[in-house]
Amino acid sequence: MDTVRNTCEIVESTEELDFELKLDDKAKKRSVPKSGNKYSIEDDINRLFEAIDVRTSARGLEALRKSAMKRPIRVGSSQASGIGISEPVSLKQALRGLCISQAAETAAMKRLSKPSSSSRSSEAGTIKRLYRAVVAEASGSGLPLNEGKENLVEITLVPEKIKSNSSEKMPESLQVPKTEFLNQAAHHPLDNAMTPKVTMNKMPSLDQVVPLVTESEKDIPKAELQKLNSKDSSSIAVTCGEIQEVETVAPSSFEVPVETPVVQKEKKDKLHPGSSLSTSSTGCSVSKCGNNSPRLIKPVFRGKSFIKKKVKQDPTSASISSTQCDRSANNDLGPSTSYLDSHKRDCTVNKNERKENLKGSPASSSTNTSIEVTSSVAETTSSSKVGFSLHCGNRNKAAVTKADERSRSREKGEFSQSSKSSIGDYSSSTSISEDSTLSGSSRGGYRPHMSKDLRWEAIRSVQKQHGCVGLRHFKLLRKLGCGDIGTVYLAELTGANCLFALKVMDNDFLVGRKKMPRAQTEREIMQMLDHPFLPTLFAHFTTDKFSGLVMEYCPGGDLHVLRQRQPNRSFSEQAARFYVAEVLLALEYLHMLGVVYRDLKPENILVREDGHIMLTDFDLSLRCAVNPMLLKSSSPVVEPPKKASSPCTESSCIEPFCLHPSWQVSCFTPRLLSVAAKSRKIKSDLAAQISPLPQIVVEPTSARSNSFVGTHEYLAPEIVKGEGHGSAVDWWTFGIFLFELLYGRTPFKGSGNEETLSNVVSQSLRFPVNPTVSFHARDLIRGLLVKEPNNRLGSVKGAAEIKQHPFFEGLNWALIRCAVPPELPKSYDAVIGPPGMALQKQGSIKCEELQGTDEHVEFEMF
Ligand SMILES: Nc1ncnc2c1ncn2[C@@H]1O[C@H](COP(=O)(O)OP(=O)(O)OP(=O)(O)O)[C@@H](O)[C@H]1O
Repeated sequence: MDTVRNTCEIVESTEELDFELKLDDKAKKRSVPKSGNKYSIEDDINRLFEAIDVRTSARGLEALRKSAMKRPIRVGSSQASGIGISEPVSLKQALRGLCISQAAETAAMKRLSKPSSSSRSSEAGTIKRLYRAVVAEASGSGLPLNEGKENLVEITLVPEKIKSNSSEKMPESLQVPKTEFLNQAAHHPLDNAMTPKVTMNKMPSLDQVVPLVTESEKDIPKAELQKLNSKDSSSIAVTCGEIQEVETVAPSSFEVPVETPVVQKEKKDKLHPGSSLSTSSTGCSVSKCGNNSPRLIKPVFRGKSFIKKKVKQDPTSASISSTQCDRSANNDLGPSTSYLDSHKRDCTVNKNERKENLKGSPASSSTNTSIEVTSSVAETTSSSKVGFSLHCGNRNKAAVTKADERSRSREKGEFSQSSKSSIGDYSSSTSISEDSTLSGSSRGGYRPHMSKDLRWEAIRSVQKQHGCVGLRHFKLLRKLGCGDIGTVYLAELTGANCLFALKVMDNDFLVGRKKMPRAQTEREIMQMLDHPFLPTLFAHFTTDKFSGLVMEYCPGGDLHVLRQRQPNRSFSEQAARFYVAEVLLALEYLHMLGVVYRDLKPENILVREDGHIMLTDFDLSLRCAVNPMLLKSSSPVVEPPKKASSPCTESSCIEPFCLHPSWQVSCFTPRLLSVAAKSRKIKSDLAAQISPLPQIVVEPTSARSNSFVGTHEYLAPEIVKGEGHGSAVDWWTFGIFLFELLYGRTPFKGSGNEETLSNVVSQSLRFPVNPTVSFHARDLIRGLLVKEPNNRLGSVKGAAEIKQHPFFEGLNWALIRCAVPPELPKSYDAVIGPPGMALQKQGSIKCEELQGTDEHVEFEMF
């Protein structure tokens, strides 16, 4: 998504790793010994308090416990007219209001139920049991469910059982009339998804953890493996997400690594197939360097590398890759490196072309460009000798100087000052164990929200037919774009009439540039994802020469381009609210998975065919441990009953468009209530306000990294200062993002990167006079762009805090995917077609040169 990429190399700190280890220890200490399979509710609750951080006194705990056991569930936020429930409602409705989604729980589970971490499993189980207990109590109590924002049990994510993936639900048009949605809503799969029974049944229980690939491999006879190998020797290791659904997939359809030294090594290391290439480099660079500060190594001008015939591999870090590459003479499906190199130059030109195309618009200069920062112990020494200076002129000078060292080095040879640049590192691979990688892989195919998608069927059928999915199964239609680590093509699965975005990466290039860990991070994260606003990874493969990610294709371009097509090059407040809300849900989900995104910018947000968004690009993300925390509201606020300014403000919005029976009940039924019912309701309302239910936060608030990662105009001050950062950086970037959508520019942009960084650290936030933006929007931005991360909105409770800001008042978070997205401008020439299906107008795309066959595949790289 970036037009110009820039690279420089710094050493990744091991702080993240240390943190991970500490957390593991902590988690172990907190782990609850198993005492049998049956638990009473009280036991569960007790175990919960033993197992989870509870920020409350012992007395408070008791109150909480009682509250959880006896109190009716209070639902919704009083701020959000669409969510609160003030009248007796069904349990189903209550759960809707609670916004406890399967996806949220699954996200937590995914992080918590690693086979290697019994303590985490124990925590997750305890939370689940608590949830069940609370639900059971609530449903059994017969008490009305009340509203009040202080008594949420809040894991706010989108239910994963939703079948109404945007691409499935709204293929026809972006502008389906409301009434149609209302009709749909009546039978919306969400209805089922949100019923407690289904929700819990669909939760992958901890003892039903899907077998790991390595496990399943054990069950496959060696002869079968060899047979599969001989079927397609070009595909060394291909893994489709569904493979891990071992029970349901016939052995012949398994994507299994062939018995090469590479794979053996992978198995030994319990790495997922496909990760082999990165194992070596990760293995070296991820080793504990004992260096906790980011240091500039040396700037690398990518252009230089383009003229190299072949990238020399690092002998210390690429032994595995070397093994694979040796085999490439026989198995090479792709063009020679020199061929690719020439195309890499082409692509660089293309990137610049794109930038040129955008010139002439004020926003054009803000095209964001990623900077890569890789880590290497060997290079640290030389780089640390480089001296820099920066004119900051304040107490932050030193910090900014540090950052600007990197900036300047990048500016020298890597990118123009006007570009917004991302800075990458190896951090992701430092903070997660191989075991957890396997855990993520093992669940790669469990994607309920996409499970009925035709593309899965198509991929599965190729698998069945050929034993694996590889490059040769795709017809490359056109290039969608070049990134720092690979080139993305629009590709059609041969004979399937299904479109995918196929990211192809040159292994030699990745190894030579020490970008393999980034590629690995991206793949590992994508394997975990199952969310409507995040891309689905259908398959990935690794040949001797190339690695590939078979992703969901997103035809609508990115938000950066879309913004420039808007009048005044900025979005209306309503449109901005929609986009940032969807991004917020995606970030929330990522955080629950223990992923700090770190590279939020409009360029990384693609627009789907139905107008909803897809957040992409995870190679700069940080993976870390995340511990669910049970928070007790420190000071229960007893709010006077709100006066409804309109009938809707106190309603429980459990349907997409608010106009539903419960709204009417909410507004008019009280008159019909009996005196007893009224007094019962008042009592329960009051009690709920006095001793609110706990709030569960699954936010990696303790994650730390010292890496210099991000995009200049989006960098958080703590990153610029090199003080170490955590998940709060995503909330900073979220603020910049909202600012840019509304004002058409970022708030701290200077004439160059140095000035930008200096502004980020020291300049106070100022809002342009034009366009006019509401107080709430500005207030939210102000809360997010707090320089001190600990005081930043979202730093404590993550997305849950942000969602409650008045800017989002009235927004139905649970059903935003069913809302009508902002209208795309008429001139917006995104290629729209039915979800995942080949385009009708394909004939007009001149991509003959990209076609691949078994014998020869030609395509452009970088
Ligand atoms: N799933 C997708 N559907 C449609 N287009 C995509 C998809 N993924 C990527 N693209 C396009 O391909 C381009 C390159 O994407 P890619 O992720 O490789 O690079 P990037 O976003 O620039 O980030 P990085 O350099 O950090 O990898 C993007 O700019 C985007 O326009």
